[in-house]
Amino acid sequence: MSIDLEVMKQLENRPDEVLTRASSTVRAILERALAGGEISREAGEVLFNTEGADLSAVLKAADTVRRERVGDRVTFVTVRNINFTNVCYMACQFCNFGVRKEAGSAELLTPEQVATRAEEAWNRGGTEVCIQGGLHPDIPGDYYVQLLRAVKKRVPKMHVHAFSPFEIWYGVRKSRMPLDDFLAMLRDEGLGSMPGTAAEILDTEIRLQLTRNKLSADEWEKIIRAAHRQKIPTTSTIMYGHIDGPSHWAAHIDRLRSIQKDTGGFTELVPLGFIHENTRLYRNVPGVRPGPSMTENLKMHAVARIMLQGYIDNIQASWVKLGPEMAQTMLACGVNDLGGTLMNESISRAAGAKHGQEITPLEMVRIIRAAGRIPVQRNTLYQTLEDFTDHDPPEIEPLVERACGASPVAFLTQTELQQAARS
Ligand SMILES: C[S@@+](CC[C@H](N)C(=O)[O-])C[C@H]1O[C@@H](n2cnc3c(N)ncnc32)[C@H](O)[C@@H]1O
Ligand SMILES: Nc1c(NC[C@H](O)[C@H](O)[C@H](O)CO)[nH]c(=O)[nH]c1=O
Ligand SMILES: N[C@@H](Cc1ccc(O)cc1)C(=O)O
Ligand code: SF4
Repeated sequence: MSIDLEVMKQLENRPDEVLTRASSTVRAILERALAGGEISREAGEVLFNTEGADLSAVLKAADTVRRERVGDRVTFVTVRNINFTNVCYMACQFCNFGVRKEAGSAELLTPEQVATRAEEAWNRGGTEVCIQGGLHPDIPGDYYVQLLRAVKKRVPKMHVHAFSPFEIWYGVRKSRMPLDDFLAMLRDEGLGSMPGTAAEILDTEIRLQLTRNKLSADEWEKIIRAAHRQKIPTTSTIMYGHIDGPSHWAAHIDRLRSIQKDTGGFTELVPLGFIHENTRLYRNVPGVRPGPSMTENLKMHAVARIMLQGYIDNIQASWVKLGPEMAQTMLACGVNDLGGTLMNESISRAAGAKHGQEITPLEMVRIIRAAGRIPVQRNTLYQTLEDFTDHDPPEIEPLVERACGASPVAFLTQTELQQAARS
């Protein structure tokens, strides 16, 4: 692993010791954060630019803030991802998932087929389906509502977490309904919450290089605020590690925080590291980074925890982007949630990710325990379903492909983790 040896070693020390080694500027910012104070966008940018002893102090402070805000429990949720179509003409440069409708691999599931997948998920312990797809040119205006109806009819208790703000933008256009009415209709048909994807980087200049057709940053915010107004909670995301940098990250997180101050509708932040391998963005544009470095991953989760404290107190590590081991490492610098078990995964795999498609509940519990924390299964809205302090979830066979290959992975203990980081 390529992380500054000294940075990881410092994490074993007490917070106050680590803080003393930091520069006076960084120390002042972190002392403010540790006292519960709000960190400005400018100060957040300073934290994103740290290295060496300053970086160690940032990571340690994030861990302290995490413990004070949410304690030692680490949550996960049993989810099945359902991508109802891979047909998409929006051609986002970072995405390798969309194909044209004539392609041999083109797929569009009927609402009944989606309901069947949801039912299978329910029967193997799933409490949520995360439904997203491409923006298919031919889907009828009422497709999104038909899909909800079919799922809720078949599995009434399943939480439906579906449709990114971009899909809502498209549904509004197709159905010619006012935004708030469209959202209220989906809510009344059983939409429980929405993924806050399609955010990418909320900066016009960067956005235009990532995608020309996607909704603007202002439109993303407008749809998120409308969803919250209609009592539909959403997650929030940032896709980082391509042509972006500290100033964009700090501004993006600051913007999420402002929205949250007004609406309270975000459940969590999910940083999504850019998967680069098969994308046009990486292959065709000189200077694009091959996804985030390990240091950038650590900083993203840590600074997000510090900047969002008191506003968005759930910081999720996405194992499908980071891989299970790296996601486990993030638990040491601000993270309190490992997201979904997923069961199926297509979008990251299409871009080149090789982390598999499922982490079973038992594997989640082992990863969390090995990091010295308390495993808890939650529902989508962060209510506790089961605390696994003193017992295990039942062992289940993965639906298609286990994370990290064919055999069960032996996850690292806390000590092994620190040793690995140092070697
Ligand atoms: C694939 S889309 C599906 C929903 C809808 N089509 C949209 O764009 O909002 C969901 C999200 O996946 C993420 N994504 C796509 N390609 C990615 C990649 N190569 N690396 C990391 N995240 C990616 C982006 O954040 C995107 O908003
Ligand atoms: N449910 C979670 C997902 N689901 C979405 C897909 O995995 C998707 O392909 C990808 O993340 C697109 O960027 N993703 C997570 O990272 N975490 C989840 O809990
Ligand atoms: N479960 C998270 C993470 C996620 C990330 C990327 C997705 O494409 C979908 C979901 C959310 O709902 O936002
Ligand atoms: S990110 Fe979404 S909108 Fe963009 S190309 Fe991929 S599937 Fe289509």
